[in-house]
Amino acid sequence: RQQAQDKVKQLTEILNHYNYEYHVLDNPSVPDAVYDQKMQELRKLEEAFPDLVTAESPTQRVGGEPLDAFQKVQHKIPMLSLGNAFNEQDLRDFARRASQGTDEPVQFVCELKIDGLAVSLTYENGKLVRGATRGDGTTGEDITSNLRTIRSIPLSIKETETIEVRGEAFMPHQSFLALNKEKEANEEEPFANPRNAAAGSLRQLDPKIAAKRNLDIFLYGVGAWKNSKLTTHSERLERLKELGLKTNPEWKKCDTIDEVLEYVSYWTKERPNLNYEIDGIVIKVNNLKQQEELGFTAKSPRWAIAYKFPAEEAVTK
Ligand SMILES: Cc1ccc(Cn2cc(C(N)=O)ccc2=O)c(C)c1
Repeated sequence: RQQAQDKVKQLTEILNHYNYEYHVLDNPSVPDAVYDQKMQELRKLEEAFPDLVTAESPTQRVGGEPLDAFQKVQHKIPMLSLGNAFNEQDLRDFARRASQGTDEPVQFVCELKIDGLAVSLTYENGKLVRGATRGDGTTGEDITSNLRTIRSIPLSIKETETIEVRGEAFMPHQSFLALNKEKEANEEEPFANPRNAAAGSLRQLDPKIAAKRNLDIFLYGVGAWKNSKLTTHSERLERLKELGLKTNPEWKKCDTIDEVLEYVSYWTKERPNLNYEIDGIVIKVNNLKQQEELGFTAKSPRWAIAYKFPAEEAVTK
C-alpha cells in the first residue's frame, strides 16, 4: 500500500506538470497519448485504493453530481468595476488626475481587457478551495465545481498562505466557433458571442457540461493576500506566474501616458490576431502605495481605468 501511495503521488505530480505545460505554457513536452496513459494508470490505482484519492488529484477535475443551485459567496474585498475611457483625452485626463493625487512620479501598467467573466479563486494551504463569480462585486455565486474543470487552473499551488486571486474566465475563439457549430447542428440557439458562451457555461449546474466547453482563464489581480511583501502590481503578476497561475503575457509597464497611448494603438490594430476576445485595455497605477493614496470614487478605483474599443458595427448576417 505504501508503494501505491508513492506511485499515486508521483503520477499526480507528473500529470499536474504535463497539464501545466500544455494548458498554461501551451508547450507540452510529451504527446497527448503519454499524458492519457499516465492518467489511466492513476485512475486504476485510485480505483484499487479509493482512500488514496484527494481533491487535488488530476482525476478529480470534473465533479460528480450536478448542483441543485449555486451557493452565495461574500467577497471579503469587493470586486470593483472600472471607470471607462473612450478616447485619448479621457486617458490623458485619467493620467493627470492620477499624477496629481500623489507626490511621486506615477508608472502605469497596461493589460489587455479580456472579454469574459470576472471570477475569484481562493487557495488555502495550497489547495483550491473556492471559485466564485464577481456577481454584484460584493456577493457572487460559488461555482467551484465548474471552475475546477478549467484545465489551466491548477488544483494546487506551492503557496501555504491563504491567497485569493482574480481573473477573467473566457472561451477562446476556436472553442466558441466549434460550440456554436454543434449548437446549430442540434438546432439549438447559438451563443451571441464568446462572453455569453463563457458565462452560460459557468452557470451550468452540471460540471460535466462546463468541462466540455474548453474554457480558459487569465489571472490579473489579487484580493486577499496576507503578509504579501509585494509593492507593485507588476510584481504581483510575476508572482502569480511563478505560482503556476495563468497570466496574460501582453502586459507592459509604461512610464508616460504617451507610452500608454502607443500600447493602446498597437493593440487596437493587433486585436483581430488574438485567439480570444478583448473589449479594451486596462491601465493601472503600478505602485500599490500610490493606489492606496488615490483610493476610490463611489464605485470604482481612481488608480485604474478601462479604455474601451469603439463598438464594432453590427456584423450583417
Ligand atoms: C487523449 C488526450 C489526452 C490529453 C490531451 C490534452 N492534454 C495533453 C497534455 C500533454 N500532452 O501534456 C496535458 C494535458 C492535456 O489535457 C488530449 C487533447 C487528448
